[in-house]
Amino acid sequence: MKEVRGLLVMAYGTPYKEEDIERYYTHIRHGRKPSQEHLDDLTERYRAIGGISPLAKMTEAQAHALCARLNEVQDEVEYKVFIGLKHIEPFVEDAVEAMVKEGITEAVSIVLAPHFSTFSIKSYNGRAKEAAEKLGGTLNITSVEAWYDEPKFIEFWKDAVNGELAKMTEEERANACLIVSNHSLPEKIKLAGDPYEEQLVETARLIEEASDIVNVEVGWQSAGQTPEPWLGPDVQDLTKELFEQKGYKAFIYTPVGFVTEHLEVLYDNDIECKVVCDEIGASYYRPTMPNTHPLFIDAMVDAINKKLAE
Ligand SMILES: CC1=C(CCC(=O)O)c2cc3nc(cc4[nH]c(cc5[nH]c(cc1n2)c(C)c5CCC(=O)O)c(CCC(=O)O)c4C)C(CCC(=O)O)=C3C
Ligand SMILES: [Fe+2]
Repeated sequence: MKEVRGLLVMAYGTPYKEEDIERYYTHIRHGRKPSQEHLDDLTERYRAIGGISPLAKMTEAQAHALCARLNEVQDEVEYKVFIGLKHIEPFVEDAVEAMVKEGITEAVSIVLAPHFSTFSIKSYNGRAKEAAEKLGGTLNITSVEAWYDEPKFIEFWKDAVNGELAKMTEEERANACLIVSNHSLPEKIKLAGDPYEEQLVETARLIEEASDIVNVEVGWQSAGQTPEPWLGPDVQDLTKELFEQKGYKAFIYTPVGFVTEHLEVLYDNDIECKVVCDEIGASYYRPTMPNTHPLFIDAMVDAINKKLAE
């Protein structure tokens, strides 16, 4: 019998139904309940994208596609998938507990977010390892740290960008700008040498090099509403500024720090950035997110295999 290796796929998590929003938001806020105003605002945003987010279903689809592919490309071990979420059940800790209960002693973990930050990937992997230790240390977890430069990930986005260029009129194509973005984080992460910003810049550079787009900019989106400074420029401000300075007629948005059409993409890009484009009279383009695209799944397979070969 083949050895069973755990595949721990971690992601942010999303409310499963409207009643879950409050406890989910409270978890994001480290246990502090949001004000009614903030809760209403978030509820309205979920309603604006159709009530709930497609994220829960897509995280499952991605995890299962990744596991199936890992089992297809090798036959030394049998991967078994476990989903662990950051802010709602099944939590990261629940997934680790399930693996330990099944007697699994070796697991590999990957976060469904390509760029490393102490706020994101490090915290997911830290929670997983801590949970494994608390449960007796019988489970060893090897963690993929970042995969923003995986060749197949870049190839996915290259095809996506070229696909949008192909939809444009001649005039748009000659005056098009690509905005490559990720979720903003407090600027203070940079003090501790966090590579998050550099990794996004590098993703943008690789897409620029591979694709046919000429004008490429880096932006940040979905920043929190706190007084401290967050990484910028914000994608909406950047769009206006670029329009004023360069007169672009079309903008392509690739929120490459995300992997699914979820709240930040469907609201912050497809509604908020689209409004800005409509105001200035430029065309809005946003390619389909990676979801379960084979190139994207294979990019994660490659990242896992490289990590295991280290
Ligand atoms: C780095 C990062 C990623 C990418 C990496 C990763 O994926 O891990 C990410 C993804 C996501 N963030 C998500 C949702 C939310 N994040 C929030 C708030 C925050 N995110 C933060 C960071 C990140 N977030 C931070 C520093 C805050 C402020 C917290 C505070 O207050 O201290 C809030 C609160 C309200 C608001 O601010 O909008 C919500 C609802 C969803 C699910 C969407 C859906 O349901 O479709 C996803 C994929
Ligand atoms: Fe978030």
